[in-house]
Amino acid sequence: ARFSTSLAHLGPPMTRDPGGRGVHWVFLGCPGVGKGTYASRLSQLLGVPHISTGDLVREELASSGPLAQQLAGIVNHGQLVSDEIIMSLLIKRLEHGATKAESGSILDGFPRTIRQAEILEGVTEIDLVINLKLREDALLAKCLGRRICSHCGGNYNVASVNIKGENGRPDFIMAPLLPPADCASKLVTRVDDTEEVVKERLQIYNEMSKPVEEFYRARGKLLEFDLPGGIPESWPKLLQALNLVDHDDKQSASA
Ligand SMILES: Nc1ncnc2c1ncn2[C@@H]1O[C@H](COP(=O)(O)OP(=O)(O)O)[C@@H](O)[C@H]1O
Repeated sequence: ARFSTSLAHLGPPMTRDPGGRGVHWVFLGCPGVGKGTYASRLSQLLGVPHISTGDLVREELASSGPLAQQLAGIVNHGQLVSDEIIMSLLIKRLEHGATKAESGSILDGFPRTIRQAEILEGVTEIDLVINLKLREDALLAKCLGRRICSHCGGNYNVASVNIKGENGRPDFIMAPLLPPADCASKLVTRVDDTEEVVKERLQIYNEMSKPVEEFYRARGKLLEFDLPGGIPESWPKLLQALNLVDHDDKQSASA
């Protein structure tokens, strides 16, 4: 109830979004599945903000504000930040968006607990929840291969996944997403992308966030999407599954 009150001044979804065009979507999925990549592409395509609570947490960490030290100990060990802190970061971000008359949103990394899902349900009508899925052996490789350009913030992945098919399963291939030459010498790895911490994050996902899938399944809002491979294979199929016309030309789909 406390959170509903703090969001009340933003108005109900219809008044924030008079044209009714902005989607209210959520991306769920394990660490390393590519939520950020697909949420960011869709937000550009649909003209709605991509709001990643992981990014909000990392910005807070980098700002060395009052929360930074407390957050570092939690995030660097792969634990979840408290619902209270996440809600305060999210509310701050939504208030900032309201001043710019943003409409709709694609949430990435939120909600991650049933309690967060309940709070969200109290303040916004979510239209659709996309549950991205990838086999576990590929998830670990993708997390370990993740790199960020320390200069421009671009996200890349140096992992080349090539898993031999077994028992009639086809080979599973995901090409790396390599940085342009300018970024190549400036790549950094997130401190929570070590093997030990990624395994911990996967376990916490299964324990705390998997139930959120069921929460939305029960409400008829969950779209399951099995990633068939890397971006060139997956992006056009995701657009199809979402009934979105492929506005992007082939070149940008495989970029
Ligand atoms: N909704 C949330 N609730 C609690 N903690 C969160 C939430 N979103 C992000 N975090 C914190 O930020 C970290 C990084 O989040 P994110 O970038 O979404 O990671 P991932 O790549 O594992 O999906 C998480 O491990 C967690 O500590």
